[in-house]
Amino acid sequence: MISPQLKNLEGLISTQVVSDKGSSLEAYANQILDASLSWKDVRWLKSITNLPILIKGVLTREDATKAMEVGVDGIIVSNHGARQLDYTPATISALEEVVDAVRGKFPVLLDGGVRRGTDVFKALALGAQAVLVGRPVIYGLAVKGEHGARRVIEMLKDELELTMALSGCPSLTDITRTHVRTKHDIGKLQSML
Ligand SMILES: Cc1cc2nc3c(=O)[nH]c(=O)nc-3n(C[C@H](O)[C@H](O)[C@H](O)COP(=O)(O)O)c2cc1C
Repeated sequence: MISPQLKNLEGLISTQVVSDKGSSLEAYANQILDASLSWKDVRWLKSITNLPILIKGVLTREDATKAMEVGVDGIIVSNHGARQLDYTPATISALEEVVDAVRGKFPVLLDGGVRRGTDVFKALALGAQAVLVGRPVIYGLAVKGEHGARRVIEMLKDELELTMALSGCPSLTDITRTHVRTKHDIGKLQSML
């Protein structure tokens, strides 16, 4: 039986699984994920807090519609860093479908694969209100502590500003859907993502 041994989590969580049902990895996943969670839990969550509730991990029109129905305050288009499932869609490719479904009812944010200012620009052009960054900040932190983490954000900001200048956008509100081409523009031009 193979147990995933996560060195960085040693002493924090147990990854030792003994199971006679399926693989050890499956048993581990079942142990850390609650499969009973469903959309109705969002309603319960809303009943116990006045804080805004954003649903993370939405990649399709169907889930965006469900999120609207249960009354969330926003959506984060995310594939959780593509660390769970091979061939999960790139979030930048899923963004437009979700933005179209939401029709401006609440903010749509995006994370996953944001590495350059141009990535931020593309997401904003396709209708994201903002992007979130995971690993790049952690890499900066690992290399140079707080300064490294700050530097990564500065680099993204500088690159975004340069992209805006080169695209004729003096402000964020000048970044529009016309600045990128996607498969939705087939017939006009090839995708440029
Ligand atoms: C080490 C690691 C652990 C993560 N754990 C979780 C998690 O428990 N739940 C979750 O929703 N996302 C998790 N994520 C995904 C991040 O929250 C975020 O969606 C992702 O890192 C964004 O993509 P990026 O790293 O390409 O910027 C994790 C990411 C990393 C790198």
